[in-house]
Amino acid sequence: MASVLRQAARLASSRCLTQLSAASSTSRLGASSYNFSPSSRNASTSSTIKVQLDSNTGVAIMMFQNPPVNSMSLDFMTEFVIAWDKLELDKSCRGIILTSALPNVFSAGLDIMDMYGTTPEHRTAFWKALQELWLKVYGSGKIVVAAINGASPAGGCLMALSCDYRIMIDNPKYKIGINETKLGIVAPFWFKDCLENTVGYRMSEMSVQYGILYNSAEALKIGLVDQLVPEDKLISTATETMIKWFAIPDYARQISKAMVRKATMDKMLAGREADITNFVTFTNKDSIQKSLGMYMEMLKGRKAK
Ligand SMILES: CC/C=C\C/C=C\C/C=C\C=C\CC(=O)SCCNC(=O)CCNC(=O)[C@H](O)C(C)(C)COP(=O)(O)OP(=O)(O)OC[C@H]1O[C@@H](n2cnc3c(N)ncnc32)[C@H](O)[C@@H]1OP(=O)(O)O
Repeated sequence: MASVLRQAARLASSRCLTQLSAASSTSRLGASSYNFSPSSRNASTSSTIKVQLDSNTGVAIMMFQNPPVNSMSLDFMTEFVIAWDKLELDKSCRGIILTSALPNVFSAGLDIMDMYGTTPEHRTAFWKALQELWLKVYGSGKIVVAAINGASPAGGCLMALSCDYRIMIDNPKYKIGINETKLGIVAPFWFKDCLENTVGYRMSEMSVQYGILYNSAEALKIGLVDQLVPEDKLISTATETMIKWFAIPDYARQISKAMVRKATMDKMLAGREADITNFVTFTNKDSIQKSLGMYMEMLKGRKAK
């Protein structure tokens, strides 16, 4: 145990949990002192990411607004990371809620147009940006809650899986899961690891092969999400949940989080270059380009019907 703690402390001082010692303080706010008055809100906005930070409560809400479906394009992920870094450096921010500013979709996952018909150089930058985003969210010392207000396939599901807690709108039309095989592509190992860490080995074995998208009730049943709420209660529940987490002393919680996530983080950090090469080589294949093209056609054709 002592060596685990030493390791966790080393991790804490590494780039993965950059906020650990700096931002840590014991719980400054209990639920009773929660005040969400508009005057206490800071707003910062890029074209695709909207951030509202309530410095009284320490809760930031990061909203995706990349119409039509919040696909994770290179530009979107770059703006995400810039906004994320600002919050990480802000000591008044203790927790971040991720949600969508668009109706019916949390995120459609990776932007297929960034993978289809693009150069290897472009796809290298694209994949690096995705790795960077994931390392920041998964490795954050802050509390991160996903408020899932719509469809959340593939990369959208990964984003939710990287959070500490997932709350989804109780609506069977919203689906979440790692559906890559349905597109004729393969989810990378770290997507699979995040799923497995959350729903267990057998469920992920079935899930990644079939490319299953679960509706909200099914997602709750297998533990892919933690809670379902009516649409009008999503943000208030996410905020209240966050305030409850704030009651745990930051330092102890952050070290514990680092211990639990260390193996998954380390695997990615050690395999980062190989993962980029795999992605670029894989998406260079004619057969994969063909699958991606057919999938885009299918999406567009579906709309035309
Ligand atoms: C050996 C292995 C080694 C390494 C690993 C290698 C490779 C791994 C590679 C990739 C991993 C990828 C992970 C991903 O995230 S892939 C993306 C998966 N996403 C999906 O399957 C979602 C597709 N979209 C939908 O299902 C729906 O759009 C919806 C449910 C999200 C929303 O439905 P709506 O009815 O509201 O909207 P639509 O009419 O369907 O769409 C509107 C508009 O948006 C376009 N679009 C949708 N999704 C995407 C997307 N992901 N990327 C780009 N564009 C998208 C859609 O075509 C419509 O466009 P038009 O308005 O018609 O122009």
